[in-house]
Amino acid sequence: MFKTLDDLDPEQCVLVRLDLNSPVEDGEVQDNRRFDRHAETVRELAEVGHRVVLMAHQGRPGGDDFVSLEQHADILAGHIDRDVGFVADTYGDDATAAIDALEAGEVLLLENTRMCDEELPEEDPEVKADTEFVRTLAEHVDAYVNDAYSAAHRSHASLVGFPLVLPAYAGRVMQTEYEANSAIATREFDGQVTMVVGGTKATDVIDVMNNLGDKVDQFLLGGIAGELFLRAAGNDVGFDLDGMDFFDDQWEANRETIESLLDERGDQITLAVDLAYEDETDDRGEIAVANITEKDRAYLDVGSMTVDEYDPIIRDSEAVFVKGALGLFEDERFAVGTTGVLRAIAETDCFSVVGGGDTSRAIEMYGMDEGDFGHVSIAGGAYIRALTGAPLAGVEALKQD
Ligand SMILES: Nc1ncnc2c1ncn2[C@@H]1O[C@H](COP(=O)(O)OP(=O)(O)O)[C@@H](O)[C@H]1O
Ligand SMILES: O=C(OP(=O)(O)O)[C@H](O)COP(=O)(O)O
Repeated sequence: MFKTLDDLDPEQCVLVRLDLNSPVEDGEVQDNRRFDRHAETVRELAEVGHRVVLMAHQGRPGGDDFVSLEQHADILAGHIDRDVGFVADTYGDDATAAIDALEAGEVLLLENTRMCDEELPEEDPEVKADTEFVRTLAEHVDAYVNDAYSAAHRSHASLVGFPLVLPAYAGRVMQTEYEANSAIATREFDGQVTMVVGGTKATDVIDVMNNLGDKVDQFLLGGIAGELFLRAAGNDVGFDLDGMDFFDDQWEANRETIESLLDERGDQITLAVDLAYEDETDDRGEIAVANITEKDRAYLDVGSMTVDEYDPIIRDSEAVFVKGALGLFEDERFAVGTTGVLRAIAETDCFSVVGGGDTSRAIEMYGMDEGDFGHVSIAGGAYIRALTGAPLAGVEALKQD
């Protein structure tokens, strides 16, 4: 296992990798729960008198959201109630001078790690540890903390290089995410284990279902993935209508897997019995799947009868994992499925993990209390991998220290 902040010597200069990758709208970085979560780790380190040097990335080179971390420093400062200095440099003289000038309890954020050529591409930890980026920064700090669980599936320098050259520790976010998200692959539950599967990235979740058949007793389906399963079961749904591109490619990519899952594990898979759509008067309409005879509509949520079927299954579960929304919950008319299952989870005392950036947003949007869930993950791709038991490069590198 990895070491944690509890094992860190006092009064260190600590290099901390966070994941502050955020939505950017018209050039403005949007505050989100990644700041709030990482604030705990940063605050804890600063309060006990460490000098705190933060690294993070934003976007990918070439993308509209590939921007400086200057705004991130201000947003984070608001969450930790202390100044966060910013230097527009990743590991050059300006960065190292700013690090060397830090006093106990001060916090400094370095520029977007992906603006340093050696951060990308993905390479072995040994290669990354031998970059100028890693070797230079390592000379100016005493220890490394990785808190960026949600980026830990990437074998980038800031995530896998430093543990080879510095004493390395897991931050609080890394610790919590790792324990909760690995639970389905590593823990034995006494009772029923249920997974709610939805969202638009059907290929990802079908892969999870294919890998987790022995660990999960019941899959409750909705969203685009759910429609693909309904289509495989012979219903006239899950086809791209004019202007949509959710289904056809994902159908081609997953058809065989879906058919064999239905064939071999059909009793573990519960499909929607009704679906919701936008009717002629722009209201929510519902139709039983058995009555759908033509592929003439986009379905935007599971129906109320489906929620009534899923509800008792969730309430009887010992553990519930959620990956993906059951409908287009951002539109209140089509939030019934997603909020229905989330409320059932919140009202029972099962072990629960809600993952995926979009899905977990429904919790705050509809006034639910995050405290009623076991764990609400801030990870997307890393959560998916953890669910299937696949190792995360950044976590493995920490364990080797
Ligand atoms: N039937 C549907 N039609 C269109 N969008 C849907 C449908 N069902 C779910 N969604 C959308 O799926 C998104 C979440 O999917 P996804 O990105 O796969 O999950 P996450 O971000 O939670 O990992 C939500 O924003 C929701 O609007
Ligand atoms: O936001 C992230 O991942 P996510 O979209 O899977 O949650 C991470 O910061 C990783 O970013 P990347 O997918 O550009 O490597």
